[in-house]
Amino acid sequence: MSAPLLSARGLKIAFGGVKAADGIDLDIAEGEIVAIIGPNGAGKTTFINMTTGYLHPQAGTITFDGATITGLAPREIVRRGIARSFQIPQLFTEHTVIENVALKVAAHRGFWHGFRPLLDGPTTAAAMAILDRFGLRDVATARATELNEGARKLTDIAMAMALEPRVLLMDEPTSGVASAEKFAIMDTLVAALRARGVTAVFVEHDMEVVERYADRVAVWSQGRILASGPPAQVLNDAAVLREVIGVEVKHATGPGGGDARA
Ligand SMILES: Nc1ncnc2c1ncn2[C@@H]1O[C@H](COP(=O)(O)OP(=O)(O)OP(=O)(O)O)[C@@H](O)[C@H]1O
Repeated sequence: MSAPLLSARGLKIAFGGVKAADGIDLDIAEGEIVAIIGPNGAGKTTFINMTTGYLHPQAGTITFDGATITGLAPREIVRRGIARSFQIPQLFTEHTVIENVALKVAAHRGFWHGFRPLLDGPTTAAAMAILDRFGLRDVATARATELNEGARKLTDIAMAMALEPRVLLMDEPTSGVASAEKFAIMDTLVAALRARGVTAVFVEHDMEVVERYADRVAVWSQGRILASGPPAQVLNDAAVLREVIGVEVKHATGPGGGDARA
């Protein structure tokens, strides 16, 4: 691979006796879409938290575009071009969808001076263009509390995209979303990422989603990366199946084969 855009080397962090990262090495190329899979508690969210400055690793380095970002504050990491979305969407619930996105547009462009001038012409136009890309125009004036989970997730991701990142990290973009809606959400999301050449990393528990949308999958297990490669290869690896899919099937599928998490 040419020089990676994002690179982690020897990342370690422990909480008490729990090694949530125990020597994470990962290189991500510009434009790649990488899925992170692994059992509950493997350290997937911890990796996102360390990369976005919410947690500081106890050892190791993270490099973005050739510069070390380890230990920087979340705000500075966003400024440099890395944004994130959350497992539980972080929306301003009393505000509308367009206001939520406009707030990020304004903050990113330095337009924001309190909430009043938020919906000025240029900010509204920029926010609406983002809503269009995410298929959210129809709910632009809905309050965040009125949205279904799929629209809530997309709004959270649209807010992160308003920061015009080069890298977007997403924690379970389809969790809590009805099975039938997952692919539609991922189609919209991946099209928006590809259109801008945004590099993406997403934590995912649904193997169909991983197979369909990830260029590469990295498998987390007890704070380490067990395997990394194309989904077709990794998802057929016996050690991966035992460690991840076995756990996932037990965890995610009820006796009738339905998706208990949806
Ligand atoms: N801030 C924290 N303080 C204490 N323990 C933490 C903290 N963050 C993570 N942990 C612990 O580190 C381990 C890894 O957590 P993490 O959330 O990264 O796992 P995960 O792979 O994302 O799991 P899941 O799939 O359930 O979201 C867990 O045992 C968790 O309880």
